[in-house]
Amino acid sequence: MMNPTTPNDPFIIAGKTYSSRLLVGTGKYKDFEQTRAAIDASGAEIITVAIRRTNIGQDPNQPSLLDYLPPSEFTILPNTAGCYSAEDAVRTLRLARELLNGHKLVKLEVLGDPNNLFPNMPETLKAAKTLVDEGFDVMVYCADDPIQCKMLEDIGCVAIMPLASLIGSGMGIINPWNLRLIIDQATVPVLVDAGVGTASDATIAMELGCDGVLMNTAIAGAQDPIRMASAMKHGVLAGRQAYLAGRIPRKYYDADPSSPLEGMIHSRSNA
Ligand SMILES: CC(=O)[C@@H](O)[C@H](O)COP(=O)(O)O
Repeated sequence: MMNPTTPNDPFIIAGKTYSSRLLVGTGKYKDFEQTRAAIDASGAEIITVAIRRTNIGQDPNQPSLLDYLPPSEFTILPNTAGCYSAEDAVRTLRLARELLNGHKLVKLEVLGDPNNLFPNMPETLKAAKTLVDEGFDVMVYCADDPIQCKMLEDIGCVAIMPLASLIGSGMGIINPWNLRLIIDQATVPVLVDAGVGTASDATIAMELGCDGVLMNTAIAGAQDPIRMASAMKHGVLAGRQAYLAGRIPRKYYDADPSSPLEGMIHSRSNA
């Protein structure tokens, strides 16, 4: 059977090919052991880490996430969760680059409101420009606004990551029409980031034509995170396969029998 992601369907981010189109966060787990077990079950190869919240070496006296998820096994994607200005986000990612020995692939998010965690797009655009100019490969969390997504792509971001719905809300894909507009115009990968609640949300994102899905809460907050991680892996694979296979057109008011009527035994014409 054809591998659903490689080699005939490569998923490439910043020039590197990955097998898994599921990217996962590392926050909200019980402990680092559970984080590792869930990530193994998810099959994710790219894992995102909130530099302001998770120790990856900032505090040498505390356990480091990297002891459980070493960069030799995973692509670490430092993110700027908790940053509310371009300046803070850029400073955080410069620190990440130092901690990770010159690592370039980062996830930018600049939040605009502590209650709804919606992105602050003017600050996001400003930070993206600075980071790209400094040589970072920027995957960017953003509003599902096709115009601003295009601006981020024009700046040079390597992946555009519109929210499906509010971070941690589990509300799934609120605006599939906007997502389609963003996907149709993009020449870099588009990933849904934030708001996935269960496996069918991930499947729908992939069926719409997203290149991948990034999630955290739906896995870490599930009653059984390991099992949910596995469900997400399969949800993403199923959605990608369905997208590539090409769904049948919807016929809103027409039925179409599953078996052909022509030559039917005992049909009226044969009677
Ligand atoms: C933008 C951001 O921070 C996301 O990476 C978030 O962590 C994932 O959102 P969910 O927790 O809703 O999946």
